[in-house]
Amino acid sequence: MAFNWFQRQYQNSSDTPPPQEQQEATPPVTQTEQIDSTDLLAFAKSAYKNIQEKQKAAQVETTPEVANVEAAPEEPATVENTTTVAREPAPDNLSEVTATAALEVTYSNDVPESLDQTTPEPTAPSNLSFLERAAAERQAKQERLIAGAIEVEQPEVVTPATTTATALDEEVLAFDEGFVWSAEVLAAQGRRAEDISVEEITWLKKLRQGLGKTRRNILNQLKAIVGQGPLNQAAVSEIEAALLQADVGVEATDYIVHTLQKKLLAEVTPPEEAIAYLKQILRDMLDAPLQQASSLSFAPEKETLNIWLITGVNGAGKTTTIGKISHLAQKSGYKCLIGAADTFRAAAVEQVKVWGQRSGVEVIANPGKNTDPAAVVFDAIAAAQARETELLLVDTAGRLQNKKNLMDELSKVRRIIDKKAPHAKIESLLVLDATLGQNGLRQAQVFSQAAQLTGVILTKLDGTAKGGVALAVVQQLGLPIRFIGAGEGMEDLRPFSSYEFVEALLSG
Ligand SMILES: Nc1nc2c(ncn2[C@@H]2O[C@H](COP(=O)(O)OP(=O)(O)OP(=O)(O)O)[C@@H](O)[C@H]2O)c(=O)[nH]1
Repeated sequence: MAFNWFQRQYQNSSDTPPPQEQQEATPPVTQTEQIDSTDLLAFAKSAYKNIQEKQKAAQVETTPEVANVEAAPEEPATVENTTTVAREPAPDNLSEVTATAALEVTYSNDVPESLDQTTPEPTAPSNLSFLERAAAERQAKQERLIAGAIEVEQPEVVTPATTTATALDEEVLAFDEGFVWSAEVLAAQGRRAEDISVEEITWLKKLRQGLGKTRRNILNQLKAIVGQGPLNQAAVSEIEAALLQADVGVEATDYIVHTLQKKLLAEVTPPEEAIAYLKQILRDMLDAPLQQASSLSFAPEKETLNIWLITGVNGAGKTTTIGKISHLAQKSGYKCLIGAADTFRAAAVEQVKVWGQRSGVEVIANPGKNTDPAAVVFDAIAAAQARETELLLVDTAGRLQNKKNLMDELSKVRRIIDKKAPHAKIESLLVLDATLGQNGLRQAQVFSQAAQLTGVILTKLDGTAKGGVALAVVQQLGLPIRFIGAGEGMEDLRPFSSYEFVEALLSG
C-alpha cells in the first residue's frame, strides 16, 4: 500500500490512483482544530500504533514500490532516442525559433562572474546600525549577483549522485517528541490517526530538524520579544534583525513587521497568541501567489500530458530533484518520463539516467555529444505522446558558454514545448538552492524571463540558517513554492505545504 504524496492519502495500487476529483487541498487550519495536549497524546499514540500495524503487514507482503526504492532494476531503463523513439522530422522553423529567441537580458561585464559561495561577504562600515549594515551588505551582495547571475564556475561533477534512499521497512520509528510534534501538525490539518503514514512522520521530522538552525535563531529572539507588552521601536528592530538574519529579505521583513505591528501595537497579546498570529501572517504570505488558484495542492493532472520544465543554475539540485519527483510520481501512479536535455554536460545526462534507473522511470537522451537540447525535448515529447505519459520531466542546462546562450537555449526549449505539445499542462519550475539565501533571487529573476517560470523548488533546506528565504522567494518573485528538498536521498523532497513549513519554522 503506497502513500500518494500528491493526494496525501494511501492508495492500494500505484496503478490505480484515485480519480482527480478526489484530490483535496490541505484543509484550512483554524484555531478550533487545535487539539488539547491529552487528546494530542492519545492521537499520536493511536497514529503510532496504526503505523506499526501497517509496517508489520507490509513486512508480510512487500510492496513493489518499496522494492523499487531499494533496488535499481538490473536492466537500465534508459531509452536512447535513436533506437526506440519514432523520430518525427524536426520543425522547419527551428532555426527561426533560435534566431528570434534572444532575450533582452542585460548583464554587467565589469564584475566577476563567479558565484563562488566562499567569496568573503562584503562588509559595511561599522558605524552603521545593524539594520543599515544588513541592508548595505545585501545591496553589495545583490550587485555581485547581478553580474554573475547565471554562470557558476564549478568543476564538472562526473560521478553520479550518491543517494541514500530511505528503506521504509528498515526504519525504526521512535515514539519521541518529533513524532508527537509531527502528529500534532497532521491532526491540526484534519487528518485522522489511522490515515497517517510513516512517510509523513519521517518527512515532518526531517523538515523540522532541517529548519532547526533557522528556527532557533528566529524563535528564541521572537519569544523574548513578543508577548512582553505592546511592541516598541526597540522590539520592532529586534524582530527585523531576527528575520533579516534568517534571509527573509528586506521586503518580506517590512511586510511582516508592519502587519505584526498593527496588532501588537494596539493590544497586549500573550506570547503564544502573538506567535500564532505571526504564523498566520507567514502562511498567508506563502499562499498569496495561489489566491486565484482553485486548489493549494500541486499535482500532475491525470490522463493528460503534464510537462514540467526544470531549470536552475548548476549545483542547485536540478538533477537530484528530477530524480526525486520522478520517484514520487511513479509511486503515486503517474506514467512518468524524463527528458535529459542538459546536453551541455555529458555527466549531467549520465547522472539523470542513474536517477531514472533508481526510480524506475525511463529517460530519453541523445547519445551524441553536445547535441541540441531542443531536439532531445522534441523526441521526449514524441515519446511521451506515443506512450500516453502523464508527467514528462525535462532537465535543462544550468551553465553554457555564456549567459545569453543559456537564456536563448531555455527560450528555445520552451518554444518547442509550446509548439509540439500545445495542449499539455506546462509548468516551468526553478530549482533554487536555499543555502544561497537572497543570492538565489537574482538568478530566479533572470530565469523567469527566459523560461516563463510558474513556480519554485527550494532545495537544501536541511541544515541552513537561511530557511527564511522561502518568504523572500514568494514575496519578491510572486511565485509559489511547489516542492521543498531537505536532504540528498530519494525520499527527501516533498510537495510544499505552507502550514507544515511555518510550523517547522516557528514551533519550538
Ligand atoms: N543537503 C542537500 N543536498 C542536496 C539537496 N538537493 C540536492 N543536493 C545535492 O546538491 C548537489 C548538486 O545537485 P545536482 O542535482 O547535481 O544539481 P544540478 O543543479 O543538477 O547541477 P548540475 O548537474 O551540475 O547541473 C548534489 O551533491 C546533491 O546531492 C538537498 O535538498 N539537500
